[in-house]
Amino acid sequence: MSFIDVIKERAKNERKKIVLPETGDPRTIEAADTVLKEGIADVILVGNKEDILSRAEGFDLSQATFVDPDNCERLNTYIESLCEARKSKGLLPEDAKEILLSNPLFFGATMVRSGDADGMVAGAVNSSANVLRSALQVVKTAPGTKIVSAFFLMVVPDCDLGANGTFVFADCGLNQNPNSEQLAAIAGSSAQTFKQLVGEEPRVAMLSHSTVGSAKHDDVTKVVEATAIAKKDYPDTLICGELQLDAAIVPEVAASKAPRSEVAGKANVLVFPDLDAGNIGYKLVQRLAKAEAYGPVTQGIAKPVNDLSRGCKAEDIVGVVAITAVQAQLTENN
Ligand SMILES: CC(C)(COP(=O)(O)OP(=O)(O)OC[C@H]1O[C@@H](n2cnc3c(N)ncnc32)[C@H](O)[C@@H]1OP(=O)(O)O)[C@@H](O)C(=O)NCCC(=O)NCCS
Ligand SMILES: CC(=O)OP(=O)(O)O
Repeated sequence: MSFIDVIKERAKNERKKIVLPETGDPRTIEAADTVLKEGIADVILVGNKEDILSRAEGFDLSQATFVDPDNCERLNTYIESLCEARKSKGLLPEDAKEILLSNPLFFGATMVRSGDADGMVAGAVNSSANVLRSALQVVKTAPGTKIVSAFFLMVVPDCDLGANGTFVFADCGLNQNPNSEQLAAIAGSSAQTFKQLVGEEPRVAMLSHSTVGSAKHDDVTKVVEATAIAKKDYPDTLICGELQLDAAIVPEVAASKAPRSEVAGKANVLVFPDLDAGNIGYKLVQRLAKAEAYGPVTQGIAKPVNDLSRGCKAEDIVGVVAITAVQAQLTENN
């Protein structure tokens, strides 16, 4: 069974309610139809039911729940919940109402915060910054989280590297220029994510343009320091750095560049030094190696709110919904 089929089966075991706020987008409507048909999750669609159904010809949304912000009996509860989330910013109820009625991302995120939905998926239309802002401002970080970050689950076809072609890549979506402490925390979260979603032992490579001292630069020093912090903070996790990408995943290259490393040549979690590298790197693998790319999935939010690339297909949305549902199960059972 493929990685995503396993995730879908896990999602089906304990159905979660996932809110999709971008109901003007045809890919979202197609994905909702598939999620319901396959029984992956219950779906909440934000918007006017008649409007949505008028754009859903050929799809079966009879099992979806429709929630129209303009006609919502829970609006006062959501206003209270949003004011509570933004109380340090002094958000007033009339401003909260205006946000909820005009911004479906904040409406959906507030449903998650209030417990009326178990998770949210958006980003087929909205920019990542806007989706992530709704998650960070409304749902907020999970207790004990040092930094929220965003990973991709990459499934590379015909590939025996990583976990038979499956990798976690991070951070590909959120932190633009993490410092060494933040990079170490991203490594720790990504290792935990890999274990929870892929079910195998994570082997984390801290990526760089240098392998164990082959180049000198402040950018290399950042990764060296991050590796030292990560090893100290996560002593039970296999972490190695700094490594170039080939030394991280190709055994023959690892044998010459980093022969003493337990991770080199076998890495399945790739931590990129900054968002330029991470975002460009995942898109290269997705577009040139034709890999499935699910994400950006957040790690460290109190309840799952996940992003998409605006270039996504309906099947990518289905995959991220399934991952979100599994994250919701894990959050509830923790
Ligand atoms: C996500 C992003 C919008 C957050 O920016 P920001 O300016 O910090 O946003 P906000 O000020 O609204 O932050 C919201 C809250 O989250 C907190 N926060 C921001 N980043 C955080 C992180 N990585 N971890 C935990 N908390 C974070 C902020 O401190 C703030 O807290 P507060 O509301 O209690 O004050 C910004 O990091 C970004 O644009 N990232 C790149 C997104 C992108 O374009 N990706 C490429 C395509 S995928
Ligand atoms: C993840 C990502 O790069 O998102 P977008 O393509 O929407 O900017």
